[in-house]
Amino acid sequence: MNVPIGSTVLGYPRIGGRRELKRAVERYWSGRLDEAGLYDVAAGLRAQAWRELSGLDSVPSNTFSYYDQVLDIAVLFDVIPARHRDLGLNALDTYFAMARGTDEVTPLEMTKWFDTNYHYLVPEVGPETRFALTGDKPVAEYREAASLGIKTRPVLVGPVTFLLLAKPSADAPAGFAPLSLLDGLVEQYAELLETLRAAGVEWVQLDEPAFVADRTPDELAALQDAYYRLANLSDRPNILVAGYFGDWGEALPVLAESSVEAVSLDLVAAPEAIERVALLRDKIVVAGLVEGRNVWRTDLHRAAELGARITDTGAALAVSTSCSLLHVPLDLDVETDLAPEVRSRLAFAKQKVDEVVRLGRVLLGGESADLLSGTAAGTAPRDEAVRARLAEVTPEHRTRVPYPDRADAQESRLRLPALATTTIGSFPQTGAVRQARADLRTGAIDEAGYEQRMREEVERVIRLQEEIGLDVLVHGEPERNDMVQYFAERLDGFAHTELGWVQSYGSRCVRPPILHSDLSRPAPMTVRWAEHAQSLTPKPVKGMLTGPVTILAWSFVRTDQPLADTADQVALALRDEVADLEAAGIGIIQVDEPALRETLPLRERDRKAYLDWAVGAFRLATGGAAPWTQVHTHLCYSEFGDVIHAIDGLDADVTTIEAARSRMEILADLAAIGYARGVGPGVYDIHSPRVPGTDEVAGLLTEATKAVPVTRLWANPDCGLKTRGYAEVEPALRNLVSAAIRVRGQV
Ligand SMILES: Nc1nc2c(c(=O)[nH]1)N[C@@H](CNc1ccc(C(=O)N[C@@H](CCC(=O)N[C@@H](CCC(=O)N[C@@H](CCC(=O)O)C(=O)O)C(=O)O)C(=O)O)cc1)CN2
Ligand code: MET
Ligand SMILES: [Zn+2]
Repeated sequence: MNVPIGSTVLGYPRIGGRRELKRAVERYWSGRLDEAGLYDVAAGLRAQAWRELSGLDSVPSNTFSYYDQVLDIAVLFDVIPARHRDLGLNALDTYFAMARGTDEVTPLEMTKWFDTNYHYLVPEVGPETRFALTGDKPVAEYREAASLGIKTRPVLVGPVTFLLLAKPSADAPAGFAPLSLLDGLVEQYAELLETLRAAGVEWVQLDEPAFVADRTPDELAALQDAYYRLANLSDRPNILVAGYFGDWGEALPVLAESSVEAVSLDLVAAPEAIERVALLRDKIVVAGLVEGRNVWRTDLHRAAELGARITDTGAALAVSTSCSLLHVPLDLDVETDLAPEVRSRLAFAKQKVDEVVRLGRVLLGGESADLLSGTAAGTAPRDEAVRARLAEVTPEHRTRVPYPDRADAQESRLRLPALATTTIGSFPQTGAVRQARADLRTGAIDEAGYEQRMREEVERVIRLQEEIGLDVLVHGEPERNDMVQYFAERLDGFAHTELGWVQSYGSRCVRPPILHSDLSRPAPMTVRWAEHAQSLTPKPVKGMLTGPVTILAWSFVRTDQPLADTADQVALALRDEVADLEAAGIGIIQVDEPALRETLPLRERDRKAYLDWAVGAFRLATGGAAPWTQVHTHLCYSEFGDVIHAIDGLDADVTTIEAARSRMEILADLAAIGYARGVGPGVYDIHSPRVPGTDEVAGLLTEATKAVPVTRLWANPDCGLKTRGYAEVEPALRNLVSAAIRVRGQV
């Protein structure tokens, strides 16, 4: 352990300041750029990133990815499902086939990376899987950086986390556990470490974030085993094991007893980790002092104090971010529209690198603490009216009349058929719609012209739904750039970026708004769209709102007060919107909470408190609705088991939920806990371009009628249609309506 780490970051954005990677990859997919052209763009982005990081003592590499870093590991070790391998494509196209599927084959499943809004691809493994180091990406990128004169530290998802994130392949026997393959995988990681060492690598970083969640004794034993073996290799680089998004818990003593040279601690998510730092006294402690997943400037004096406490235990200190900077925008300096008092509180990836460098110079280089001055995070201004209103909130505000009474009132008002058909809200965001928004930004059209185009689009979508024969219509959300950003742009307390893009998955990015102070709604946000849509049709049109939990989950949020309080502020703004929609004659209002499951704390012990405030905020948003207003909610991204009681607790009249891929299992789960209100299990998987046939949808609906009485059952897609094209959506919705009519006739 003769080589220190010094100052570093655990990872860095890779899409480029103007989403160059997105554009290049999408051009490659559409045949407008060849492989060599794509490679050039990628190499340029990597070189740029290394230059931006070159002030650090230890510069990470292999943090670049054409799509996803978990997929990269799968391909590196040849974990390629037969259906993708058998396409006979070249390496790059096989990689993209795994990521996106092709006309013939389905992609790997995609799911959330821990509690973030980043998505990774889920590797598929089975008893037949043979790991083989067939790729050389980490070695090649190390050499590429070296040729630019920059010595780097390759970063890889570690073997145990890789297997814990993998799922058994479709033909694996029941009960097969991916972790049973650890031996073979560790052998290949060992070979990789030796290859890296031979190439001159001094440090590697192996990410094991799976261990900041609750783990079984067997899983902890697997961690111990893997790092015992890797650390005992005779000729290898030094190993940094990185964990982030929380505390290592029981994994910390395991890592402490291993012979790895360095361990990272996320001291932002888990400041209490400092209490156990003495366990690591014979290692380098890579202290995550600068927050990697939020946008606030670091209080560098406080960070320096924490750093000093680590040095006091005798451990060797390195200074770092709490996690990869993948989750924040690249550069604050390119933003021109931020209010100075907000800007002065912010730091994006580049600025965070600078914070780490300065902390390193003071804590490790012995320079004067003057370097840290003028960097306090600043505080949020208060809006006393908002606070006073929140102080008056009572449990009654979160409680509607009992469901049976509401159900009667809604039935006499809405007169819907059994097995009513509806959609989740968005219709395809066509090129023309996005172009109109771009034209508005550049001034090519004015506000009135834009408004007119959107009203025409709403009318088109309403006519289409009428013609298809859906029962409850939507306006289609054409005016929304994003279901969270749209609302944030209409609420006081949020700031917005022009280029603050963050990768969500593959080439898809989001620009999370920044919630910097108390929040209020200066004017109605959605009412005129709902009103316009309803004026066009006698059928009921659903109003469409995004719920408080999701608005916070997909924004950067203030950290100076409990999230529960911030959520209630959002809820009050939405409550007013619900009232305004009702006053405009809207009889059904949907409040989407797709992120309810996503932000579930990684550790069981924190979950109840989270679910309590999350459910409470939703109920505050919707609790003012009249009994005869039907409140819907929508949840997606599967794995609802952990939050099933919370779903019931939302007390929505109708819950539409992703289910097409899990064959309706969610219905039995809901029935088992006594959920007795309306439910719409998704019967059309909108994540795939496939058009489901009438028989298939009717089959799913018939299955659903076994768990839920047909009067409480709805027929709808899994999620919004914004990412799909009309060529698929139209026939799919027609089949959905035919199937519902058929099943109505059979029960
Ligand atoms: N915030 C958020 N998180 C979410 C989801 C979500 O819907 N929102 N859904 C889940 C899946 N994640 C997703 C994340 C992004 C996208 C997505 O499609 N993003 C778009 C950008 C969406 C957007 O902001 N659109 C803007 C800006 C569009 C744009 O790029 N405009 C062009 C010009 C117009 C054009 O040619 O398209 C430009 O600026 O250069 C708009 O419509 O106004 C993309 O990467 O392409 C989809 C799903 C989970 N997390
Ligand atoms: C990710 S959930 C999406 C819900 C939203 N109403 C839509 O249809 O797009
Ligand atoms: Zn959804």
